[in-house]
Amino acid sequence: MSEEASNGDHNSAAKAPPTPSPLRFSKFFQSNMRILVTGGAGFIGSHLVDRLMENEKNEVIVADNYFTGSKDNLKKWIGHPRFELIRHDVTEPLLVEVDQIYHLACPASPIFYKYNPVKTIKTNVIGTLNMLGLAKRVGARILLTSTSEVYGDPLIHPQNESYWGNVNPIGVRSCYDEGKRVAETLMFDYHRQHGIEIRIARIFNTYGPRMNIDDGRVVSNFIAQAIRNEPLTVQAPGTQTRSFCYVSDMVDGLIRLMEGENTGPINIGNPGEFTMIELAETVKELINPEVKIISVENTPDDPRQRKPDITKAKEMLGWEPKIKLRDGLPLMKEDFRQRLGVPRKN
Ligand SMILES: O=C(O)[C@H]1O[C@H](OP(=O)(O)OP(=O)(O)OC[C@H]2O[C@@H](n3ccc(=O)[nH]c3=O)[C@H](O)[C@@H]2O)[C@H](O)[C@@H](O)[C@@H]1O
Repeated sequence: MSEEASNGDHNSAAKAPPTPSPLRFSKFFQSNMRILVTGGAGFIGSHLVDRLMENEKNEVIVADNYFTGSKDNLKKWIGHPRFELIRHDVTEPLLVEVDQIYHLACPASPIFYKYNPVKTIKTNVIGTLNMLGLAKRVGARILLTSTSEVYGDPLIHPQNESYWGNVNPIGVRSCYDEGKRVAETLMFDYHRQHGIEIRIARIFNTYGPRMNIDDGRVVSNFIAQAIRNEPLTVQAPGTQTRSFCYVSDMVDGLIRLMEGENTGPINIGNPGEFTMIELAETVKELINPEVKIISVENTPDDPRQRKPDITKAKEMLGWEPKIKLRDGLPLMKEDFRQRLGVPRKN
């Protein structure tokens, strides 16, 4: 049905030209909520953008420098009237009129964040300062994606939000984990000093389609290795544990946190805990039973165990993950197979 017909104004051509009603145009040109997503071209960011764009009331602006993100992750939105993509590095100030800021920008894979550690800490510290400055200026609510890495190599298990962590301040991972700790401090200082509305999510290991194939993280490594029929590289000792959250659950948690009343920090992760040997065996079973599993050298300061206590997320956000590891891993197979250019076997 056309716009005119839906207005029921069939005789309008004979009268004075109708003044466009703001209501009619609002459907196309105005949104109820303008949202900035920094790092929106990345793995979690692009899934978040997909979910935000599903709501017709949202207009989404992505700022990304494409260091680890890719336009490919957003290709279905490019050209959409409610979507805008800006090449921007958050270490430089940004001025846009927005109501909410999801601040995700920062390389999250150890290989990438250790590649240029000075840049990583600048991204966390100066980048977060810039986004807080923007939030202050335009009165936006801001959500920081912090990390389970703020707990370091944890001395309590599972980790709840009141644990202050066990982080090496001068280690090779410090650019990331200390960077995120300072980012959290900045968030609370702006909140206390300037009344900024803040939300802090502590994200635990997340997996799903669109992870960078060669970013070195364990799930993407194992899936890519299984599809290429290369040995799965378990870093010694292999008894270290992680808890893996499927990306759709993660995005759901982030949106609930942003829309809720609690500042956080709140752990968002899946409490199912696996050793890296168990993960390798599960990938072998589900993706390629022919593949070998080998032990390789580890990197310094690798946390020995990690598992979120999600009591707070359950109580404050009514959130808990729905997708089990065994159900989530096969959902990555097709995406990785296509990007690796490996033909289907059957
Ligand atoms: O994936 C994530 O969400 C997290 O990834 C990293 O944290 P990390 O837990 O060290 O992630 P991985 O690099 O995936 O390593 C997980 C475990 O797998 C092991 N690993 C990694 C790669 C590999 O090929 N084989 C392997 O056994 C590592 O030794 C480590 O014990 C980042 O530091 C976090 O900020 C980020 O949230």
